[in-house]
Amino acid sequence: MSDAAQVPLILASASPRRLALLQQIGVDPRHLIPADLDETPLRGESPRALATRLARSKARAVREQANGQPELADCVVLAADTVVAVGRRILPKAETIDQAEACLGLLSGRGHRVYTGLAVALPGGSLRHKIVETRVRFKKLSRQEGDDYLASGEWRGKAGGYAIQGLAGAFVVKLTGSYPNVVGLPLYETASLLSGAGIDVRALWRDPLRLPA
Ligand SMILES: Cc1cn([C@H]2C[C@H](O)[C@@H](COP(=O)(O)OP(=O)(O)OP(=O)(O)O)O2)c(=O)[nH]c1=O
Repeated sequence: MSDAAQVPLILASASPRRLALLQQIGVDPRHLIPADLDETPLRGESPRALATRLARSKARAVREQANGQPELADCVVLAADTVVAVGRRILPKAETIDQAEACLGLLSGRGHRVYTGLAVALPGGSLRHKIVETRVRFKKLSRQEGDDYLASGEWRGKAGGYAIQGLAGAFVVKLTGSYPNVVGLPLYETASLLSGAGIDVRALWRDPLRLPA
């Protein structure tokens, strides 16, 4: 949405999907500053704990960067991290076809969980977070379906080696919870976290700039 009202918000993300989801609810962040972190899970870390820790670390890293720059210091920082898990097993963000193939093998015909950690860092330094869980079940994939999906390349850079917003949508038998949470940003929970940080999302909808002439 190109006419979303710009708000004093930094989206700490390089993900075009997160930006599009935020804009979908009428929020256009003033700045995009990705946080580049090591996303390796700690030994024994649960998927929920990992998504929470990484979202908080991304928000904190960008907050520290913003504090040193007068034009950014007043902005709220929003960060997110999405993790896909089969039980306690954390699936990688697939970067190679072998990783993607292994992910598809684990997901085929089974249920899995997608966790997105959200974190907001306020100009004063306080940090708040939420963790959102969605349950997804894939159909049992034939070898041909798996090969065709791998050939599409859509798995690259995606947690769990798939993108529900693309071809893999055809694999989803059941989804319980938030769909945008799987894509990378749960919208209801983002709006409520932002509202707690003083950014009233629905008030942005009433911005006169958005009314038809
Ligand atoms: C499961 C799933 C994940 N994904 C994406 C969302 C995230 O971009 C990515 C998980 O990696 P993340 O580390 O959460 O995000 P990112 O590195 O892409 O972006 P940034 O840290 O800068 O915000 O997987 C989809 O797009 N669709 C899906 O169905």
